[in-house]
Amino acid sequence: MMSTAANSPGTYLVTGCAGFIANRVASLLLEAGHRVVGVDNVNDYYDTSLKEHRLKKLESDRFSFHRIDIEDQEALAGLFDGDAFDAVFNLAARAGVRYSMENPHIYLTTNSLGSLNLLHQMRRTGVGKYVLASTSSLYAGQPMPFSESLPVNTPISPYAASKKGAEVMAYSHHHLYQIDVSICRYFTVYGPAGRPDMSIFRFIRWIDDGVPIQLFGDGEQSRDFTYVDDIARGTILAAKPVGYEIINLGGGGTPVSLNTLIGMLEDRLGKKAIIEYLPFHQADMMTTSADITKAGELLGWKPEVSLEQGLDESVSWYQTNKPWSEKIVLP
Ligand SMILES: Cc1cn([C@H]2C[C@H](O)[C@@H](COP(=O)(O)OP(=O)(O)O[C@H]3O[C@H](C)C(=O)[C@H](O)[C@H]3O)O2)c(=O)[nH]c1=O
Repeated sequence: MMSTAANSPGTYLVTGCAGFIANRVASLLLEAGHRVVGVDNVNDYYDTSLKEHRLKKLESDRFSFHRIDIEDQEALAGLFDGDAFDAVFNLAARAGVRYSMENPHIYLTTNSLGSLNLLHQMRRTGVGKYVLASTSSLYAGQPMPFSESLPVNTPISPYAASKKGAEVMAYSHHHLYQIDVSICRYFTVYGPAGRPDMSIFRFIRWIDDGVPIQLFGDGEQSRDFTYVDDIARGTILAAKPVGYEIINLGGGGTPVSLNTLIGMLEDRLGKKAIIEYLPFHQADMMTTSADITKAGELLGWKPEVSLEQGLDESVSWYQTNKPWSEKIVLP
């Protein structure tokens, strides 16, 4: 359970609450009766109408929203002075793997420096629990299934490198200031209101519109896709005191290739995909596969939503929200 006494309502800071995963985390915390202070800079990396759509779902008298950038130390100081947080869920991030080659500086400033800013405020105001969103992208070059004990010293994208920075800065704050840290390493997350820079959102749109899918490589790369509600649930479970732990949150089954995924989406949309083959991207991993033993032992967590069910939900969200979401320009 949470870092407060089980079942007693707490106050939680959730960064990136207009984003895909943080929005679900905030939503589940509110459903459980907690108070949530949400921050997001609502940047325009992708269409902000999707972020507004997600934010609307959080409306509640126990939710307050602050349009703040975690790079802004002064704004964060005001926030931490105004509330006593039971824990900080830092899910604000620049998260695109491939775009991080085009604009690496913002990855360092948001993901590494922004994370340090939060740790600094926690230390200053005595907040004891930090949950950080990290990534399976750190396991590049390691043997599968990826376990948390593997060395992750060869990140192949600035994105992964910036998350490594965030992880190790959290470690030093744990060591020096006894901040209790849970690092959640997510494996390719998908679901309703997903990110339009990611494969599943784009493939659904492209198949439905009869537009060619831009496929990097031959489609035989595979992912341990994980449904957003499972991820949000695991992230909240990770808010219990652990000392300092890195925890994989991933599907934990057999990785699914993009070719198989495309077939599953074709079945659901009743349309055939047209495919435009592009070169495999050098910042991409070929396969990801999570060892989720630790999440089971430490948190009692395992994913509950199969890829079949999760894709049903994703396609159903697409169809229901198409009247406004079809205007979202894909980044
Ligand atoms: C968007 C897109 C992707 N792809 C390929 C590239 C990859 O080989 C594969 C999956 O890409 P996607 O962007 O869906 O997910 P990952 O590259 O695994 O990265 C995601 O999962 C990790 C864990 C994070 O930490 C990232 O934040 C998150 O973006 O599809 C295409 O072929 N065409 C496309 O238009």
